[in-house]
Amino acid sequence: MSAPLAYAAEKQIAIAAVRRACVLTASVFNKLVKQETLVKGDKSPVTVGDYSAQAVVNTILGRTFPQDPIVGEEDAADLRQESGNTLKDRIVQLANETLNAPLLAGEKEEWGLGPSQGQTAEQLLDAIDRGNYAGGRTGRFWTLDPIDGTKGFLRGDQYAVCLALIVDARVELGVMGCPNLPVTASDPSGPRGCLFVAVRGQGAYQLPLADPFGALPGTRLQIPPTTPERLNFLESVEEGHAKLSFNDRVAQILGVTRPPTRMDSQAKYCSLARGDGAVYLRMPVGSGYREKIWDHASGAVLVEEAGGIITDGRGEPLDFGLGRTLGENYGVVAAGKDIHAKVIAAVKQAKAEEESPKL
Ligand SMILES: Nc1ncnc2c1ncn2[C@@H]1O[C@H](COP(=O)(O)O)[C@@H](OP(=O)(O)O)[C@H]1O
Ligand SMILES: [Mg+2]
Ligand SMILES: [Mg+2]
Ligand SMILES: [Mg+2]
Repeated sequence: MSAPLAYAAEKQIAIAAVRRACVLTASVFNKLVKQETLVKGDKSPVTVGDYSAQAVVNTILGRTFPQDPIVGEEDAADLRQESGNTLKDRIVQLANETLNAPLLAGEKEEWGLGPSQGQTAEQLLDAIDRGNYAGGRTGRFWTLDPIDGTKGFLRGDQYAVCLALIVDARVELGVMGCPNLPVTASDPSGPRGCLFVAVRGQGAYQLPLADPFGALPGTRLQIPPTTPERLNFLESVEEGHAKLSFNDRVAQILGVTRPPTRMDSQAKYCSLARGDGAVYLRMPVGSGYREKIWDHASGAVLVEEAGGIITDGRGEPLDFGLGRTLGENYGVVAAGKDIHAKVIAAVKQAKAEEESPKL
C-alpha cells in the first residue's frame, strides 16, 4: 500500500471548515442589517459574518488539531464589551446554526460536525481568540481570513474564506472558498461557488463549493502561457488597498492592451491560477500599512502549485515567518513563470520614474 499523501487529514478538515464557513457567510449576506457591522481601529469593516466564520473554522480546526495555533484576522475583544452584546448574541446564533447543521455531502461524523455540536457563547469567543497567535519562523500553525474582501462581501461582490497551513515559515496547504465566483470566467452569469485547494508538491485544484468531497481531486489548474491576448492585470477594487495608478503605468510599460480586472479578495489569486487573468499586482499606497499573512498565504501556495511565481515588488520571496505581517511592504507580484521577471523589471522602471520624474 502506498503511503498517504502529505497533509491528507489537514486538507480534508480545512475543506470541511471552509465550506461550512461559506454556507454561513452566504446565508448571512441575505440577512445582514446595518447594525451588524463594526468599524475596526484601522477603519476597516468587520461584520457578524467575519466573526462567526472565524468562530466556526477555529472550532472545527480545534477539534481535530487541538495543538495547532492559529493566526486569525479577527479577535473577540469588542464582543466581550457590554456594547458588543447584541453582536455577540447574533454571532453565537449564527455559529451554532452552522456547527449544528446536519452533515453535508462527504462530511464524516468523526470530524465533530453535525447536530449537537453547539457551543456556549464563552466557548465561541474563546474559539475566535484562538486566532491571536503571533506566528513566527518555526513550527506549524494555521492562518485564517474568515472573510477576505469584507468590502466586496458587503457589496455582494467577490470575497473568499481563506485558510492556510504554514510549517516552518512555508505555506504547505491553502484552501479558499469563493461563494460568488463563477465556476468558469467565460460564463459570468452561470453557476457560482468555487473551492480552491493546493498542497505543496501536489498541485492546485478547483472544486465545486457545494460538493467538494464528491469531486475530489477536482480540476487541476495550470497557468496557461501568457500570450499578448491573455495579458491583463488583476487588481484590488479599493484604491486604499493598492496603488492602482502605479499598476496603470506598469501595464503601459508591458504593452498591456486589455483593461484590468478589478476584484476583491484572494479570488484574484484563484483567477490567476486558472488563467482568467495574467498578472496580480499590488503595490503599497504609502500609508505604512503592513500586509497580513492571512491575506496572501493560501493564494501564494495556490499560484505556485499552478506553476506561477509570487514575490514582493522587488522579486524577493514573501516571508511568512515574520509574525502576523509580511513585514515591510514592498508589494506583491504574482504571475506565470514566463512573465513574472518582466513584470518585476517593469515595476522597477515605474518606480525609478516616480523617484526621478522627467521635468
Ligand atoms: N492600506 C492597505 N493596503 C493594503 N491592503 C490593505 C490595506 N488596508 C486593508 N487592506 C487589506 O486588503 C484586504 C482586501 O484586499 P483586496 O483589496 O485585494 O480585496 C483586506 O482584507 P479583509 O477584507 O479581510 O479585511 C485588508 O486586510
Ligand atoms: Mg478585515
Ligand atoms: Mg483579508
Ligand atoms: Mg478578512
